[in-house]
Amino acid sequence: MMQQGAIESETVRSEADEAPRLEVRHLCRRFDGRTVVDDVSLSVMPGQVTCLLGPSGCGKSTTLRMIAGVEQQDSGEIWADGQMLCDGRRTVPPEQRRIGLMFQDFALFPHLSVAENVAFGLRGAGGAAGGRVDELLCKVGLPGKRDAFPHELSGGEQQRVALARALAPSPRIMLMDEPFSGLDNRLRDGIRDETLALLKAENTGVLLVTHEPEEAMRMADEVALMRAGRIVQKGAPYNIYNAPIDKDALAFFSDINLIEAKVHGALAQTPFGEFLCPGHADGERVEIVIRPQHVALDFDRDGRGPEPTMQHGCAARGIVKRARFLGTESLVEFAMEGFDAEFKVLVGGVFLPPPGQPLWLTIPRNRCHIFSAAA
Ligand SMILES: Nc1ncnc2c1ncn2[C@@H]1O[C@H](COP(=O)(O)OP(=O)(O)OP(=O)(O)O)[C@@H](O)[C@H]1O
Repeated sequence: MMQQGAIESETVRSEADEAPRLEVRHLCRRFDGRTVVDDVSLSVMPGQVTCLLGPSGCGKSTTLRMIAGVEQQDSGEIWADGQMLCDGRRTVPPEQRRIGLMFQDFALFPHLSVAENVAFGLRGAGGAAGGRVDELLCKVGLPGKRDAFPHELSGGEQQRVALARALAPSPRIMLMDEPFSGLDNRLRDGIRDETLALLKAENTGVLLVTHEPEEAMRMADEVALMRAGRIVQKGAPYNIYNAPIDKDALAFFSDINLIEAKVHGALAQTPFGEFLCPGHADGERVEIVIRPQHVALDFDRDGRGPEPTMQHGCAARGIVKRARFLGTESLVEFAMEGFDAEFKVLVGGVFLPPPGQPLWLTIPRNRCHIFSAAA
């Protein structure tokens, strides 16, 4: 059983100024003998956004709940600004953690006005509350709505009130669990960017949970990719996207095309020519993976395709199965000739070849990823 109470002085680190806003070390949680959060470590610096990204059920919300203090870990430590919040024996109660929460279901109090909703987090602040409420309503762009009630506001406006309410007590850390998924697409981008700008201006450390790669790429300074309770890769969005740790990490961000091959003398022979496979042993099976937007297309010239090149290898012929316009690009699906594979190719703009048309596909070598095939 953990002891609730004040943090003892020896748990306050002297180098607090340089400390991350939030630091989680080796956090674990089991339910009914099943580990759902498995040795999770991450940190969030002041004014930075870390995104916990992963599929449904991988343990993101449980991690957030432990940091908020509403769920207790089985082991591991949680620190904020160099102060121990919980180490499995001692724990700071949720209301003393100075952690703000924003969830998809942001539930404003329907019987309270906008100003009263925002002031809710400031109870006990006395006369200072009024000034802070007005300041926050200005910051979120709703100065004229202080006396309105939630049902008189649009979804986007309600979201801004929820943000003002969460910011009211000046949390050092903001935990956000899919906070924008209830908003329609057009509203969402604007509100996301405004929210981030505000949180950064307040130097708040943000831990955002999402299962949407686009949201993580758009918002995060750092992405922590989570799978089955574990963080499998951490890094800047650009690095996570371009240097995925394995095929599943790559596939989490986009559709993929896959070629299986065996390595001989550091080379894998495929219908697209040879691929150099440095670091893979002789006889090892590999998976060569390429995203649909990186496959190059060329026209059929009486049964012939483009000449092989060093950068693109050989072309392989595919027969169009289906082509769809997606808005800014077109998705063309192929059945490959001569080997059992289907390929997807994304082409910018409108490109809608009819089913049955042959086209030649090539794979730029600098765009593909080579992984050991799963055993
Ligand atoms: N109180 C609980 N008792 C038992 N199992 C739980 C409890 N809370 C969560 N779980 C299980 O732990 C796993 C992780 O759940 P969690 O809500 O953390 O996942 P998530 O990644 O946030 O998913 P989602 O994106 O769908 O919200 C799930 O299998 C869930 O069923």
